[in-house]
Amino acid sequence: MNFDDIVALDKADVLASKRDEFDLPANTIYLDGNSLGALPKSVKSRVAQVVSEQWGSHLIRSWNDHQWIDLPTQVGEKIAPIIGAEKGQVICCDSISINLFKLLSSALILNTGRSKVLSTQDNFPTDLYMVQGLSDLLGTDLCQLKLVEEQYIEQHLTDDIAVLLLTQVNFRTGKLLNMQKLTELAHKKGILVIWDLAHSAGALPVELDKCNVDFAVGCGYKYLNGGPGSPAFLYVAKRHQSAVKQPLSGWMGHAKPFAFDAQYECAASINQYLCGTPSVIAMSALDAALDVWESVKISDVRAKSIALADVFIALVHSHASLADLRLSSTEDSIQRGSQLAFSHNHAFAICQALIEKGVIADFRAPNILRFGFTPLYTSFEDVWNAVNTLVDVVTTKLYAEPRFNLAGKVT
Ligand SMILES: Cc1ncc(COP(=O)(O)O)c(C=O)c1O
Ligand SMILES: Nc1c(O)cccc1C(=O)C[C@H](N)C(=O)O
Repeated sequence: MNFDDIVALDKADVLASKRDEFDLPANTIYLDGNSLGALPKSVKSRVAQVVSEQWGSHLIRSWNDHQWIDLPTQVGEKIAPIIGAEKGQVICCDSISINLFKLLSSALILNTGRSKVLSTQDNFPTDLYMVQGLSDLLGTDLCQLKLVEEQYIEQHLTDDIAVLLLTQVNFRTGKLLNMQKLTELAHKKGILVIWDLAHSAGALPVELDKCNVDFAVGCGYKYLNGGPGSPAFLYVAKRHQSAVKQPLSGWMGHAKPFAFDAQYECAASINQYLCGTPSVIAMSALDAALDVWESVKISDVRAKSIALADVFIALVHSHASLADLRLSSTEDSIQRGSQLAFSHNHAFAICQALIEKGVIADFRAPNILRFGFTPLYTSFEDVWNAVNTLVDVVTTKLYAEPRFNLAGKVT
């Protein structure tokens, strides 16, 4: 592969024009949108308007006049088509961690008589911590965490499990789990399934309705580009909505919040998963960020994501100097999300050296160098330049300079 091939790939890219909708810093190649998405230009103007006009001038009247009160629903409905959900099942609120608490509780209440929550050893820690917290609160008779290695999930789907809690794309390796198959197998054993879409919403086609998923959560700050601390979302399948309950019974989840009744009565819709006042500025930012998706086909996003990662792998393999970088993600693009993980003894220091040279990737303990591909704004030329910088860092042993020491300290 040579530079002409890269130019041809960028020329043929149907998403190429989307890059202009983002405010990307000069002299930077951003390969960390899988952790924090880049800034859409539409967000800058929307946030400025919300702050100065809606809040500054219009003050409290904006709850109605600028529909602040409808933001959780409005943003949820914008996310719904990206994750394969029909209307009335997705709402934007809180963080993944808090939403997991609500959904885990709902699922355990629905599946009374069973207490085990099955998850994977290498799931993102907050998912496991939330089960542990709930278990401490309820006692192990009602909630008990059981962990297995990713490759053994199927054989642990037994009829004493209440809930299967999985992250669709592993945050470290990028391994993509088969949502359709695992959901179906779990249901055969009477297990309810919660999917964490943190690394899949906006990265690849997700079909929650088609896969008959029960519950899901995801965040706004990665591939949806809502900004740091952007609110999360949750999904509850329509078929469960009349039966479910959740314990964070704040007033925004009340059937009539502005009746100010002393007695809680939950909303008869997905709105019952709201708790307190929505963070209007942050949610407005996410709302504006989602407009970028209007004309985008998620199948184009997936095709480009796979192509970017495959080109990255091919270029790494073509440089003998990068032989010590071991691909920890699978080579099989169908089983990967939109990121690649490479292990290297000096992964931390290499990552720091790359960042110094304007290539932003990230490091995950103990020895993983992660590169995320965000097809809306990553070009093939970015990939070419990033690998060349990597070659430069490794061949000049820039990473071995004392300021990048292995204890993780910049000296
Ligand atoms: C799979 C997964 N779940 C959850 C989170 C974080 O959740 P929260 O929104 O509560 O910070 C992350 C990353 O931050 C993640 O990668
Ligand atoms: N959510 C994050 C945050 O609030 C601060 C710093 C990093 C993050 C992350 O997104 C971590 C991320 N889930 C990961 O996969 O590494």
